[in-house]
Amino acid sequence: MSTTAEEQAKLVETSKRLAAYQAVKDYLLPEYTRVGIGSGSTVVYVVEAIAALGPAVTSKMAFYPTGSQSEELIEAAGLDLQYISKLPAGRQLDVAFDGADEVDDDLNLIKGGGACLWQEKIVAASAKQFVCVADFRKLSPSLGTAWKKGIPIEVLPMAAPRVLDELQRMGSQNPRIRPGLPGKAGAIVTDNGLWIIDAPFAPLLLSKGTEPGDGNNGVWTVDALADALIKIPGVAEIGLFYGKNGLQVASGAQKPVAAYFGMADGSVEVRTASS
Ligand SMILES: O=C[C@H](O)[C@H](O)[C@H](O)COP(=O)(O)O
Repeated sequence: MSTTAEEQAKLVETSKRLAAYQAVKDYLLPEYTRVGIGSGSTVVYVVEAIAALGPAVTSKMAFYPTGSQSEELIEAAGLDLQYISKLPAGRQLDVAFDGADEVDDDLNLIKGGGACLWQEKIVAASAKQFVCVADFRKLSPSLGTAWKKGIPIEVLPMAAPRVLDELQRMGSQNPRIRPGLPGKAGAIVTDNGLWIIDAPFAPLLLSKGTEPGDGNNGVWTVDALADALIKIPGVAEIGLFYGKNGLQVASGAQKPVAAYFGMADGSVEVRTASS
């Protein structure tokens, strides 16, 4: 049976909400005091689920945003807004929730479709547990399969032409500076005053159990590509969240310990980091 665009959009929203409520139920423990809140349309339901717990649970918690959108979400929900810049050295967030544009079988992520990625990575890496929340469209065997717009890369504007050259040399097909939204002339400007380049690559190989793909034949493993991208002068941060997960390192993990997917049949699929 075919679904209309309107029905599909409704299904997607329902899936996001289901995943968000389940993730909050499983990972937001009442004794927690510091919680990271990511960006995007799925995180809206995370904040909704948290606020629904009521002040008896949330009043002892502080919430740390990943940009201007999540700042507004936290404030609008009447939750205590704090900043990661004020988190004392040596302290971590108990948990951070965030969305993703694509999630592969090793829980590597593409993020930044909404032009937020740098602050998101800092908040995720500051949390003891990073939990990803998404809908069924984001599940993918390898990055670049479902999300075709390219890997979002946050760049210093003056370096953008050189970065584009380098991306092409690395095999990216038609990397582009992301334009501003309708009504904004010129490039999109991030919360950090920088630009975004979207760099499409051929689907990325999982790093685990694979020969290192170094881009020589146009094919990269996630880790090799990420390590190469972050070294390009002018690149501030990349929208690949990769490397070790939160089970393997005490802090600094970019990959989630668990990813929640709202499915089209109304179930929630949970994928957890193995080790
Ligand atoms: O730049 C935006 C962030 O990385 C989002 O978390 C990501 O794009 C997923 O957003 P959404 O939940 O709207 O699909």
